[in-house]
Amino acid sequence: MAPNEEESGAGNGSVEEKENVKKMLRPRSSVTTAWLIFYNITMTAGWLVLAIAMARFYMDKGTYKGLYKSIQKTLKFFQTFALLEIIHCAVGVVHTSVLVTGVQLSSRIFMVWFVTHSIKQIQNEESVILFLVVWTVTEITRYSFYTFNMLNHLPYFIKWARYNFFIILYPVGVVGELLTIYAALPFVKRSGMFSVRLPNKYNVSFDYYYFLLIIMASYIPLFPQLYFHMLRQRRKVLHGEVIVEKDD
Ligand SMILES: CCCCCCCCCCCCC[C@@H](O)CC(=O)SCCNC(=O)CCNC(=O)[C@H](O)C(C)(C)COP(=O)(O)OP(=O)(O)OC[C@H]1O[C@@H](n2cnc3c(N)ncnc32)[C@H](O)[C@@H]1OP(=O)(O)O
Repeated sequence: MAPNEEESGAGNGSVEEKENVKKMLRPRSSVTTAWLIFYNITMTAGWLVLAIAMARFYMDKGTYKGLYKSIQKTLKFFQTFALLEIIHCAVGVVHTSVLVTGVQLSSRIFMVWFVTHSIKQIQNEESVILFLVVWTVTEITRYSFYTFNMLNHLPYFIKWARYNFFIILYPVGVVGELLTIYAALPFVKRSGMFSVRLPNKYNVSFDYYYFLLIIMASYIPLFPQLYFHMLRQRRKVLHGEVIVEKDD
């Protein structure tokens, strides 16, 4: 999928553009390719298992109450396993932004472990189901895209879905996450969880309630960076534009 030097027009470009083209042209070793194919198939299967488990729960029970509890182990395993993607970027196994991937993964890990796992009172909120469904559709699409792309048999629908679904699903997922954090605020304020009060021997205080408010506010500058990154990737993949990304 990556353009070659002629297609990219970077042959006579700046040193940075040539570096980017070299990065794109650098072939992966067979071991790396095998690992990525295994990783992407595993992640596709894991999120498919999650999707089937959620659908079966709802069809059996007729409600989403208790759904999160029934799938939380699978969700925690596969969302935490995705942390490997920061290593993939950092060591150059995949050519994408470490920063963008890191921000994306930190929001998912934070939501899974420091909100829905830690504050059980909000696990049946509609907003949890909203972001769970959105994450699941997105990740099945994303990992199957990577898998088929690496096998050089990429159905156009998968490519189209990979670079169009996010246009709606990204903001919807953000709304689900923000509503979930907002629903957790009263429980955090009442319990004082994860907080450190003064006086103490370290003379340091930390209030998880205000930390959650800061996290919610951080979506304002950070989410657009991710969204514009995906729009740039979309232009590159669907419209053949050559995007020279700053090395993050
Ligand atoms: C301490 C508390 C911290 C709290 C932080 C708070 C932050 C708040 C702001 C963040 C908000 C995020 C909210 C978010 O969680 C909501 C949702 O996710 S809702 C669901 C919708 N979401 C999406 O659609 C985004 C899904 N995520 C992604 O797409 C990726 O994670 C992302 C990093 C965002 C983009 O991926 P990438 O940069 O990799 O783009 P591409 O897929 O186009 O890939 C680029 C090239 O790399 C190759 N690649 C990447 N990974 C692989 C792989 N596993 N196997 C093979 N190849 C891979 C890909 O093929 C591309 O190659 P090429 O350029 O040659 O085509």
